[in-house]
Amino acid sequence: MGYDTQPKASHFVDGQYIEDTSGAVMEVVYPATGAVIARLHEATPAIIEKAITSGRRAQAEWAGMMGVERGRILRRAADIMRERNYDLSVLETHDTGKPMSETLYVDATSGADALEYFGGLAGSLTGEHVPLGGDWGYTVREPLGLCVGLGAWNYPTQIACWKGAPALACGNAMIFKPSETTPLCALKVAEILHEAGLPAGLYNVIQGAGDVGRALVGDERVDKVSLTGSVPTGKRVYASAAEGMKHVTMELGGKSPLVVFEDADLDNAVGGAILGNFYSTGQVCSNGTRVFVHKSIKEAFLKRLAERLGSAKIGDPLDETVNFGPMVSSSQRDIVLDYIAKGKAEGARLVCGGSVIAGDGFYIQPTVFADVTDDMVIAREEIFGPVMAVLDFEDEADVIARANNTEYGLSAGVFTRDISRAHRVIGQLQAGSCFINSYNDAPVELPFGGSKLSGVGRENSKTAIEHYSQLKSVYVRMGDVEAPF
Ligand SMILES: NC(=O)c1ccc[n+]([C@@H]2O[C@H](COP(=O)([O-])OP(=O)(O)OC[C@H]3O[C@@H](n4cnc5c(N)ncnc54)[C@H](O)[C@@H]3O)[C@@H](O)[C@H]2O)c1
Ligand SMILES: O=CCc1c[nH]c2ccc(O)cc12
Repeated sequence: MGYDTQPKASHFVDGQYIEDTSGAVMEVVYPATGAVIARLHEATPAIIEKAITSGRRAQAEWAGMMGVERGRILRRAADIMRERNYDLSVLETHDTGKPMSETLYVDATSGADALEYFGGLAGSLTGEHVPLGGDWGYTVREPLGLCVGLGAWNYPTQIACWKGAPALACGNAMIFKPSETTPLCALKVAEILHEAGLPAGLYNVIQGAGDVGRALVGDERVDKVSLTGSVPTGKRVYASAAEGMKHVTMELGGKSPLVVFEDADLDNAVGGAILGNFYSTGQVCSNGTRVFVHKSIKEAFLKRLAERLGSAKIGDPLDETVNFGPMVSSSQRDIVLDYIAKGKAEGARLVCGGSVIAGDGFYIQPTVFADVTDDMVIAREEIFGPVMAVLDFEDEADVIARANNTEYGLSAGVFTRDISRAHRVIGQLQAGSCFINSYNDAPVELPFGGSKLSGVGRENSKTAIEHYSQLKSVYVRMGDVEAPF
C-alpha cells in the first residue's frame, strides 16, 4: 500500500491525528532530491496543553494495569512494525535520506526489537522483600509519570521506540517530539501503538523545534526528559530539567576513538572503520571518527580502505543496491563541508573524497584524511558526517592517553588479535559503549549510552528500566512502636 509522505495531520494526540494550522509551517525536505515532500505545523500552546493533559490523565489508569497487559500491547505493536517494515523503511528513507539497504534492516526492526524486549520485561518489574530482623520491608517499582522524549534526526523511528518502549513498559505516558528535520516516522510509531491497543493519550507525538521542546521540558507536570541530541542542547535541556528536579536521560554526541593495532585482521579493521564512519553517511552518534592506526600498518590500512571505498554505491537511496546516501539536510552538508575545508587548511592529507557531489540532493563524497594530529579541529570536534580522521600511533599506553584526551565519552573500539590486549585497552578507554573487533553494534539487550559530556543514563537493556521508574521503600513494623516520650 505504502505511506503518503504527507501525514493526515501534524500531531498525534490522545489517540488521534490533530492539527492547528496557526502553528508555524514546517517543510519536510527529501534529502536525495531537495523536494518538499510534506508540510506540517509546529505545535501551538493549545496542542502542547492537550498533549500534557491527555498524557497525565491516561497515565494514571495505565500504571494500574497489570504489567503483562501492558507488555502484550507493546509486543503486538512490535509485530505490526515488522509486518509493515517495507513501508516504514520507505518512509524512513524519505525522512532521513538513508538508503533502503540500511532502513530495511535497521530502523523499524530495531524499533520493533525495543517494543518486543520491553514488552517482555513489563510483567516482571517487581521490587524486593527485605528482611529486617523481626520487621521487614519491601520495595515497589513505580513509574515516573509523564515522560518527554526529544529526538535527533538520524534515527527517527528507532529513537521514538528506544524511548517509548521502556517508558510505556514501566507504566509511564510519553510525549515524543521528533526532530523538526525528520518529523514523519514517529507519527507512524504512534499510529501502530494505538492500533495494537494502546489507550489514547499514552504516546503523543507533537511537532516543532527547540521552542516546543523547551516548553515541554519546562512544564512542571513533566516528570522525566530523555533527549537524543547534541552536547550543547543536552546542557540546556539538563539545566532546565534540573530546575524541576526532573529525571533525565541524555544521549549526546561523541568523537570516539577506534584503535587498530598492528596484529589486527586488516580487512575486519577496515570494515569496522567503514561501518564506524560511513554508515548512515556518517550520521551516527557513536561513530569511531578518530581512527588510530599503528604506524607499521598505516599505509596498508589506507590502501585497503581506499580500495573498499571505491566500491561504495552512491546514489538514489530508494535503489536497494545503493549503500551510501545524502546528508540529511543542506545545512548539515554545509557544516561538514566546512570541516573538510578546515582539515585541508590544517594540513591533513586527503586520501579520498573531500568534495560535494554535484546535482540534486545533499550528497558529499566519503572522505578520509590521514596524518591527522590530535590538535586539529577535525580530530577534536564532532563532525556528524562522512569524514574519517586517521591518526598514527606506536605505543599502547600513549594511544590510550590520546584516545581519552577528549571531553566526549560515547564509544570506543579496538581491533587486535591479542585478546588480553583487547580487554586491557578497552578497560582503560573512557567510554560507555565499546567494541572489540567490531564497531557500532547496538542490540537492544546491551545498555547504550555515554560517559563524560556524551551523556547521562542508558537506553536499552534491563538497565533502561531504572531510568523510567523509581523505587518506593516500605518499612513494616511487626511489633509495638517504642517512642521516647
Ligand atoms: N547518543 C546518542 O544516542 C545519539 C544518537 C543520535 C544522535 N545523537 C547526537 O545528536 C546530534 C545530532 O542531532 P540533532 O542535530 O537533531 O541534535 P540537536 O541537539 O540539535 O536536537 C535534538 C532535539 O532537541 C530539540 N531541541 C533543541 N533545542 C532544545 C531546547 N532548548 N529544549 C528542548 N529541546 C530542544 C530539537 O528540536 C531536537 O528534537 C549529534 O550531536 C549526535 O551525536 C546522539
Ligand atoms: O545514532 C544513533 C544510535 C546508534 C548508535 N550506534 C548505532 C548503530 C546502528 C544503529 O542503527 C543505531 C546506532
